[in-house]
Amino acid sequence: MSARNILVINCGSSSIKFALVNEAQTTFPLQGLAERLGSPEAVLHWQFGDTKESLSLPGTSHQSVLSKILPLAQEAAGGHLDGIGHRVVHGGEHFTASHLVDADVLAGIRANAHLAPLHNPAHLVGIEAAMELFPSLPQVSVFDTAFHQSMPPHAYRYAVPEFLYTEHGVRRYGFHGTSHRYVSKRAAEMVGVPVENSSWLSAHLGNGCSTCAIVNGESRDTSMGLTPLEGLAMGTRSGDVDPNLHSHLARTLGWSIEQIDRTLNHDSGLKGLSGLSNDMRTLYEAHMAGHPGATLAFEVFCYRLAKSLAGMACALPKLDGLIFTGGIGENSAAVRERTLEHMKLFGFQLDAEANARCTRGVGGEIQAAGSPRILVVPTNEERQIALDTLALLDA
Ligand SMILES: Nc1ncnc2c1ncn2[C@@H]1O[C@H](COP(=O)(O)OP(=O)(O)O)[C@@H](O)[C@H]1O
Ligand SMILES: CC(=O)OP(=O)(O)O
Ligand SMILES: [Mg+2]
Repeated sequence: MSARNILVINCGSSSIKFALVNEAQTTFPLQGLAERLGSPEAVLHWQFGDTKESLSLPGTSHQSVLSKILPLAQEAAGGHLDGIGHRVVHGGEHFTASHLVDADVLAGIRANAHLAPLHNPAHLVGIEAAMELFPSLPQVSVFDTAFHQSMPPHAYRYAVPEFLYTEHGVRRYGFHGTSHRYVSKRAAEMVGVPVENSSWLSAHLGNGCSTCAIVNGESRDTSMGLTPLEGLAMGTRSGDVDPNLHSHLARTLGWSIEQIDRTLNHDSGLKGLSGLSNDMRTLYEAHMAGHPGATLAFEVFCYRLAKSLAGMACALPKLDGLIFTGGIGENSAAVRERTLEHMKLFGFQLDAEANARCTRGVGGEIQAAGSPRILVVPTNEERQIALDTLALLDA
């Protein structure tokens, strides 16, 4: 059997990220991004081997850009595509693992759309368009929430009246499960411990950021909740605030629910604190150049991250290692260093040279002798989605 090809699609509200994964290759033969969909500035960027191309597609929809992406993928796959894997942010309590797309899966994604209004409706558009364009290809949905369905009730329940959970699904779900699952398996391989008998703290630090406690390959707690707003300070999201902030803003400033949602999701986090940028690279440069807002954003980000990791440690029976991943976790030696300075009681000590070396896709152990393990593990959600898709094709 020749190595199989899976197209991985992450369909957002105004963008589609995609990658072709060949099971025998470590790099992606094709990857790209369609952004600002539906607007006059809509554009499709892709990289095929070493060639980068862009195509302006004013006003184009998800459906019509997918009809461009799918032939590109067919071509890059040498005419032989075996399946399509879709990232789905919210699977609620319905999905504890990845699934072949059928009528039940579509209904389940629709049923959870009120919990992820920016994500799930867009995923449905992507899945339905792909099914229409390629009716004979198997399609799989891989849920961000599925990995966290192993959390115990004391970790996933909010202390609110029971009917809000039983009748309205108000509980903590957690996200980034595909990434936490992938990096914890990789970490176990890297240090040679069996994943079925391992215990990790994991920090996924991208635009969205979350921590996770992973025991024997299962999530036991995570920092995101009902929605991807809970927990850490992120690029543009506030993370935890006093729950009374909503009513306070409504009462004192007369803000609408939409305005409060927008402020906490899109104008807060690193961007809101710094008044400068949501991008950690830009912020770190500005912080080093003495920009007070950038310094504050950097300090809040690292302190809140340390506090969350320390809290997650309550879910672990032992610690095999602390994992950093995502764009910030994989690249910022400064964030790793500052965060660990706030965790003195854990005894973490960095090897400065190893910490500096881990960037741009280079992973490894970065602790000094005598310290608990600290690892940088490049995440690969696309590969994990392709692996799940292949496993379901084999089943
Ligand atoms: N060399 C770097 N140093 C610090 N931060 C970096 C570096 N490279 C990327 N980042 C940060 O990673 C974040 C994006 O992470 P990424 O995982 O790519 O995001 P997404 O969640 O969209 O997949 C941005 O804040 C970016 O500044
Ligand atoms: C769920 C979530 O936060 O996703 P992302 O990091 O892709 O924004
Ligand atoms: Mg990413």
